[in-house]
Amino acid sequence: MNTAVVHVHRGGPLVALVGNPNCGKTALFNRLTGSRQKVANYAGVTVERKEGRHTTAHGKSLRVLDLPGTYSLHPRSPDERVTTEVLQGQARGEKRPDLVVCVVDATNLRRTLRLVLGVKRLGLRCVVALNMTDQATQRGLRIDADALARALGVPVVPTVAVAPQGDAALRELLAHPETWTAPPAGAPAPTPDPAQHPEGDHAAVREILQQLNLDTLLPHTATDRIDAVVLHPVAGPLLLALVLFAMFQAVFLGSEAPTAWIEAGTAWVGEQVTAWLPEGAWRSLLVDGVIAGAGGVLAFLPQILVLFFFILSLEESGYLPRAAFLLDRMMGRVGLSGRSFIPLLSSFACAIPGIMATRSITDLRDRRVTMLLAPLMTCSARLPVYALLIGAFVPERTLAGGIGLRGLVLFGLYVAGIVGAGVIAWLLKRFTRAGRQVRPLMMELPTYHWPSPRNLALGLWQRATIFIKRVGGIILVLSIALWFLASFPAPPDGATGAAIHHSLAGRLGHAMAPLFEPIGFNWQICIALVPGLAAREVAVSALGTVYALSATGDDTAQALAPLIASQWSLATALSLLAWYVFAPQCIATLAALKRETGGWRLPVAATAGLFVLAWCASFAVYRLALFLGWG
Ligand SMILES: Nc1nc2c(ncn2[C@@H]2O[C@H](COP(=O)(O)OP(=O)(O)OP(=O)(O)O)[C@@H](O)[C@H]2O)c(=O)[nH]1
Ligand SMILES: [Mg+2]
Repeated sequence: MNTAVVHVHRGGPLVALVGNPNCGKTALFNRLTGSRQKVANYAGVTVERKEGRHTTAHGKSLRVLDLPGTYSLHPRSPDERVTTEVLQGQARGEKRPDLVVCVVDATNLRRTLRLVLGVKRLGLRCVVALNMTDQATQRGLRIDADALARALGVPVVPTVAVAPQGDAALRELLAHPETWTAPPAGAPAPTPDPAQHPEGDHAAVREILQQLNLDTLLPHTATDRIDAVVLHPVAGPLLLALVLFAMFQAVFLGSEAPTAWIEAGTAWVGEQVTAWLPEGAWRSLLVDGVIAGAGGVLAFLPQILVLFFFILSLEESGYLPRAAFLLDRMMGRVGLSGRSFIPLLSSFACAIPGIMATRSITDLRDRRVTMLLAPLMTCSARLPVYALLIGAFVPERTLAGGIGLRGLVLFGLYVAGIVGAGVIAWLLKRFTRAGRQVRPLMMELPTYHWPSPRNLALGLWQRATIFIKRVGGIILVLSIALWFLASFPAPPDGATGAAIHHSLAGRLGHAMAPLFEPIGFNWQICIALVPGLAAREVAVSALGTVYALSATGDDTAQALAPLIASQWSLATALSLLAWYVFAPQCIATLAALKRETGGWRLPVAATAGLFVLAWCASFAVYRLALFLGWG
């Protein structure tokens, strides 16, 4: 039978949002299409093409594309390439846009108008959304949109992408039939001829700004005053250390009460189920598999939310690129540039968006090294593992100056990951030729603004849903699968001790034990390591299930933390923490590495290297702890 592939472009005219990084394209896209794509106050947030639908006031349905920001039509990094390909009609499975909405930052016309001239020259029909007009007005800039429209030869509408109704003028324009029927302004040309135009564009922009009386530099703003402190060579780094330190203190202090409520809630549900159901496989599955497993992970939701509250606030305020600037010198010493900072910081949420964010890195070597290091940043899925072990082994004590010991240990674990990444980066710099080049950091410092409470709340809500979906999805499935593996086959008649020893999982744990015995792991930990590769948090739920099933008849059920505190030595706990600082990333991260590098070399090398590193780190920590008498 013959088969044929037919490419069909989904219906409706195609509108593409194009502009410099951080000018508000995604915020505008969300408003037009009702989407919830990530918006943050730094360049390079959007790194791939996103699609949504907008219905005009006249009921016409439009396809809208949000694109990565770009400074010019000559792509220098993979994310910029996405945008140019779409504009030139070279993107796979996508037609050329019927209309380009050039989003320009009204507070920075000098730079952004050049891109408009470039897009016009491509022969695409285009309109300009003069965004951030609220900030321009606040800073005393008066921009005459009509005069700008005449000078550019395209319609110009003011927008405020972050205000309700802030996109009204653009909606109106999109609903107007003339927008679609008017011939594209400027002479059509299939491809831009970059070499001939930059100088000309520069002069044209200067002339337009002169015409509009906008060619004077803006006076000092609040941003400059804040930067005097934030970028100060001494105060700056101190402030950065303080911010990060406060973040980890807050993870424990700010989440105590809600964590206790969730724990009490899951314990109560467990008791009810135990009381209702007769003893048997069903009760064990629900109590030992689902409630002790997946339910145990749920208790870490408050800590994850506190962490994200900090991350989201930092992202929205505009502080992140400053932190990158402060760390550029330090990162330079290990062969990285400040460019890698934001991808690495994103990896604290999850390594996958971190790896994606490297698309904004121009240099291929820098990009590869950053991808390799991203999994060493402690992702939020590791937080439950850390929090469980810290909760079980580190006493709740306040040190001098009101510093909580648990928060301090957590901070130390994050730092250990960062230091490990630094050492690896340094080794790569030392032993690869490309690593010795010096690359200057070119990065835009956006205007500061207060994170909007609504956006923060939305961001936290999204995070909570992602986490709860994970608990109800992959974590639940793996918990149930582990319960089966740890319950069957049943022990032979007359066997003594817990049934789990005879099960498949039990046998696997015992088989793995010799490899991990030198680093202090018992067979129960060995079992938990395996599903922990699929999703980190599962290590916690797996320990919950394994220990619940390890209990023999007369043991009473116990919460996991006090249980492991009584059964493991401090040396074992520290060794397991060291393991999780370095152990290979979850399978989804490996898949992302493969996708982004287009091959298996990097993911396989990373996995093997990290396994060896994790084992050695755990060995060193375990032996040191035994030496100190913590065995
Ligand atoms: N005051 C004000 N802030 C805005 C406006 N539009 C966007 N912002 C803020 O500007 C920042 C950047 O917005 P994004 O929508 O992420 O910008 P983007 O153009 O998609 O950026 P990239 O994806 O990095 O290219 C965010 O902090 C927004 O909240 C506006 O009209 N007024
Ligand atoms: Mg964006």
